[in-house]
Amino acid sequence: MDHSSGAGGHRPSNASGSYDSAKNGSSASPGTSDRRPTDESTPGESGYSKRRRMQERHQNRKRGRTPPSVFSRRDRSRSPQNATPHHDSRRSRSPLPPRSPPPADDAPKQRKRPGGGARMGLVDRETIRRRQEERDRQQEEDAVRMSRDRGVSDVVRQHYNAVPERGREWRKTESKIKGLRSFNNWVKSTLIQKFSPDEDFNARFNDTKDWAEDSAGPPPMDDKKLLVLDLGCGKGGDLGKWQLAPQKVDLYVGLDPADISIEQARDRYHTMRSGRGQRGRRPPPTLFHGEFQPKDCFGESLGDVRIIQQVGFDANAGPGGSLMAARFGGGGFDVVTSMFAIHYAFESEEKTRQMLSNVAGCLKKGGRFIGVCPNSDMITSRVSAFHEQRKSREAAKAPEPEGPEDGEVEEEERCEWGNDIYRVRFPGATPENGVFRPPFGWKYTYFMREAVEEVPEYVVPWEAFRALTEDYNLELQYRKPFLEIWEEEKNDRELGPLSERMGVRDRATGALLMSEEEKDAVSFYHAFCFYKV
Ligand SMILES: C[S@@+](CC[C@H](N)C(=O)[O-])C[C@H]1O[C@@H](n2cnc3c(N)ncnc32)[C@H](O)[C@@H]1O
Repeated sequence: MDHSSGAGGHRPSNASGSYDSAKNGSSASPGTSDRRPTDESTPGESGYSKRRRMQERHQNRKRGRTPPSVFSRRDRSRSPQNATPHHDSRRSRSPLPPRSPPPADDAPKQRKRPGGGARMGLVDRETIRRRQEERDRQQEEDAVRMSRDRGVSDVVRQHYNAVPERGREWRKTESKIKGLRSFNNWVKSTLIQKFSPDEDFNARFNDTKDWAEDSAGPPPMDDKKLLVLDLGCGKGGDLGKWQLAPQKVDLYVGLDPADISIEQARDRYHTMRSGRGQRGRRPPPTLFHGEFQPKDCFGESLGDVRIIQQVGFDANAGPGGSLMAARFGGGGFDVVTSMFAIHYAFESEEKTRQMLSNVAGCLKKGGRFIGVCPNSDMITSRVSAFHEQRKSREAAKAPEPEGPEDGEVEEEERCEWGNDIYRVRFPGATPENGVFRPPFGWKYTYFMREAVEEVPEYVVPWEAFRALTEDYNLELQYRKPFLEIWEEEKNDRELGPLSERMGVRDRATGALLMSEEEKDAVSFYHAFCFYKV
């Protein structure tokens, strides 16, 4: 595997300075979809209707109005191009200072009586020595864990950096998995169409809100645009989908640790902006402002990313955060999205929590966290079926009279499944009942033809994940396996025709344009939407 391009193409990381420099756009590149093969374009999703879709969006939700975000405290009618956020003295960078860490076990304790400390010192020399040993051991463990984690992250980053950008035409015509690519893209578009608009936008569309109390009536539709953050944006494959979001996007921030992918995303953005590569189409008159930066979004806080500070970040989001911060604070983004990426966070509880505190810290109240990832129900049923079959095979086998011969090691069977286009392989033991406890660190490798070379990823045990999200004030609104989304939305007035334009369904026959193998591969995934409450 050639990973040299991963190291060779480094550019200094750059938040692109700021919105100001962003005026004329930022960085972008002709994109490609990354690994879960998708395709950049979402042809011609136009306009915005969809009563049923809208109703589902905010089902049974009666929330108060979303308090203005830090960004929106400024004049939201101004485009970011006109904003000068980092000179805005009205806004602190985050609502509250970060919580101070809990006192370390070995922090100096206050002496109760003069001389008491000295006596303790004499008496507890052995205890001190033991503590020191314990600290040394802990440090060593941390160092081993960190280098192991970094090892996996590097493999993932290098893999994505090395995925070639083959171009849209190739993906649409030559690819052996073009049906799957189109389908994945359609699911992502569907999620964006259904859940990116905010409550006011939906209320206006459905005409369900009583605006009579507001003397000024609803703000003009164009004034309220979305601020979107994409965690694991890859090569920018979703930029076109965001351009077609029902509620217009003001700012799109794309982060990903794969620096080469980020350069390609930036190029793609500039190509869109300039109108090049639009096949005769003119450049979009109102393309949002885009910012792209290499960043590990699960191993590190996003609080040091300048554009995120400018929009607003709550460093206290999560367990133990103050009620005041939860009620009035919060981040400034309307939508945080993470497509085909959160499974990398499930390497450890620490990373999963870091991912969630980044999501919650960036979202304003009422904001949406949308994404797609492998469906653990699917994994659980495959794993438990594997163990059932293994046990019946073993029971059927006649017992060997004299066990294995000297030096002979019985190879343990490992759980794996897949077909010609994808494969999931667990390198280690798996739980017999398919229930992953504790819920972190269940590594498997994933292979996808033309797209992913046996990259390590981690099970996202759904119920454990959902339980954890509650600590971060994220409330589940929607979760659906990919093929169910198709069944539910294929006849939708907008998403149905969109599927034909995207090459997901045959216009003449109405057939889904995927082989059985592709269908099997996409059934591995589900989509979700959480609300920040
Ligand atoms: C399958 S690709 C998906 C790219 C894009 N979201 C899409 O749907 O086309 C997975 C992406 O997750 C990114 N990723 C892996 N670890 C990450 C991390 N710690 N933080 C953010 N992104 C990460 C990879 O670099 C890769 O670009």
